[in-house]
Amino acid sequence: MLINSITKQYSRSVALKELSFEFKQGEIVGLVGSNGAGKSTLMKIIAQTIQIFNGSVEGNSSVGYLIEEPKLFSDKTGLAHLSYFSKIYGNKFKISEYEELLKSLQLFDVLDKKVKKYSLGMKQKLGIVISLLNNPSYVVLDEPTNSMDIETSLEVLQQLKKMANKWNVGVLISSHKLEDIETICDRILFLEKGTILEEQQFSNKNQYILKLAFDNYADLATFIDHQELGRIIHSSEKTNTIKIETTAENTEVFQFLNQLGIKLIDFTTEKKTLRNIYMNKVRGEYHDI
Ligand SMILES: Nc1ncnc2c1ncn2[C@@H]1O[C@H](COP(=O)(O)OP(=O)(O)OP(=O)(O)O)[C@@H](O)[C@H]1O
Repeated sequence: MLINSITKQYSRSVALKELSFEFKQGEIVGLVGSNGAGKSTLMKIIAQTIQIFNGSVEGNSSVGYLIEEPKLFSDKTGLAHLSYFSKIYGNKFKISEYEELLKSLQLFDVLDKKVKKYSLGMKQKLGIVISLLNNPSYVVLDEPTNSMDIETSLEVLQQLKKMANKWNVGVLISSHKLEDIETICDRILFLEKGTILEEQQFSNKNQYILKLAFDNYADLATFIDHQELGRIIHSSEKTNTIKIETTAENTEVFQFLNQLGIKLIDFTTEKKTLRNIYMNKVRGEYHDI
């Protein structure tokens, strides 16, 4: 799917500004950003529930979605919902196709219960299954786990990832729970004020953010000239410090410093997590050294 220079203006505010990106079937893309960053607006445009905007979206003819609260009928059972929404899509609901998913989400045994007896988390899970009913090529899920406890949301997301791989569905998912997003996403987009501020890819290898403090500027300069440990995020000639993003383990870093004959006066390392990248990017804390 190609999202091509989208701008969305509401009467009082610009929600999206010339935003572009591409995502593929089978890929899981996370969307994070503060309140009002434009996440829901972007998802509604992809799901075609907002149709007036500038720019274009290509390849979004088959999109399932769960945006805001799932629209459910309290007096109908879970199964009645699945049949009803399948019918809307022109299909007959075949429970055998969804049995594995429903069981893994712990919904299978409560399908004959009325939805008013469901917890909020169960309603969200049912909403996720409904979004997948039409065999879509893509689904967009706006905070699908916000009513779930930590354990449930991790379980649900793992199942979603499994289904996305099995059915080759592209998933765009937003959440304020950064740990959730980090667990399942191949790629994460940071949205702020209607534009993509940063894109992060999470590899299977551990990544670290190193902060090194040198005794003098000459040592810092030598290090910068020779280092191939990773990407320099920030360096300061005032404090003789540097921040680097790397996959190198500490022992490797120390070996390298030994080879250069440089001694540090301070060294800290933290694992690169979505939370610290988000804090760094959105709050500008990369520049706190
Ligand atoms: N129907 C609307 N009418 C007018 N302005 C709107 C409307 N929907 C959203 N906005 C504005 O557009 C901007 C983006 O809102 P949006 O809901 O897309 O952000 P969001 O990232 O999903 O936020 P949240 O995390 O709070 O759900 C905000 O400034 C919001 O006030």
